[in-house]
Amino acid sequence: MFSFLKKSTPAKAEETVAEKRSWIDRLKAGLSRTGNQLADLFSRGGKIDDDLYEELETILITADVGMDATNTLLADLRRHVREHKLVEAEELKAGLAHCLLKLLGPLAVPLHAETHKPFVIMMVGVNGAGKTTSIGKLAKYLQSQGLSVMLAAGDTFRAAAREQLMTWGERNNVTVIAQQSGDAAAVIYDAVQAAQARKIDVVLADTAGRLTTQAHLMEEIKKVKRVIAKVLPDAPHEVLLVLDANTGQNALSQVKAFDAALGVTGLILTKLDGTAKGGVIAAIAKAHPIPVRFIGVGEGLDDLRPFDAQEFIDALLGLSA
Ligand SMILES: Nc1nc2c(ncn2[C@@H]2O[C@H](COP(=O)(O)OP(=O)(O)OP(=O)(O)O)[C@@H](O)[C@H]2O)c(=O)[nH]1
Repeated sequence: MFSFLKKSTPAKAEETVAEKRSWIDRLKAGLSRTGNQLADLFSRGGKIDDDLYEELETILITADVGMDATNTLLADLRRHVREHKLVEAEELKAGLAHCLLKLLGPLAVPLHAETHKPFVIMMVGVNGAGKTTSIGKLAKYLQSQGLSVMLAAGDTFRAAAREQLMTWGERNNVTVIAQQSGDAAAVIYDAVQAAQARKIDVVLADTAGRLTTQAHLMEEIKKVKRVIAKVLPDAPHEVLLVLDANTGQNALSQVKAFDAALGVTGLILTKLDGTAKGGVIAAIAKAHPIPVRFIGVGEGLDDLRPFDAQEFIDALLGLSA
């Protein structure tokens, strides 16, 4: 085993107005594909009628919201329109924001990593979803909350993954526990023990990407989870599934399969800065709700934040200032 780098230096960070602005702008830009379609629809003028609902239905479905959540949203919206006696197409925007908040609001449950020490977070997901990158960003975020962090290089399949994690460790000035060879369970086991000994607050454990159809790899990750519990009985305290927002409806199958195998406690939705349509979050809220702990809008250290449903909806609908 070798560990890398020094102690983390916790410090509460204050966010500047400019940082907040830049985050919202990136989120808005990422969601602009869907946002522009909705803006066109609502600003066209005219009355609320069946044609308008039909066009809205098409936009929601093409935005990865899926049939089920689209039906729920539209039924709720129709009820809202009746109750509030809305007439003009432009009034529908605030109505949709209201219904989206009802659907997405319950997903916005923040992660509380201070409830155990060390608090062990196991990152899982398909290949390339953004696990390792999210660990880097999460390390920075947790440090900004005053918590000390240690990383475990549990992705022992991909040769470059360990080096990638080392680089993130270096950037964040945190220790990375890794092994030249060996299995993920052993690396993470060592990391949890080291964190206990060094009184570290949070262990972020990387794991190799895998498809949910690869039965032997799904068995392997279940074993990793069991082994973690051997060193610390109630660990891992959080199983975070990382989802690439661009995978659309397929993200929902990933949620179901990883949850069945591991008991997923939280989600990270990455790459919302790309061509993501954003609607999959509504599909998850309807079909298989699990808290969305964080969303990612880029590859930089500051590009990950706790999920805020209101902020997300405002960015999507162009309601933010
Ligand atoms: N644009 C953008 N790119 C991202 C984001 N998060 C991750 N990426 C990029 O996605 C690619 C894959 O990220 P990794 O962190 O290596 O993914 P992984 O899940 O660890 O991959 P495996 O180890 O192969 O399973 C990298 O090029 C990242 O820079 C994001 O929020 N936005």
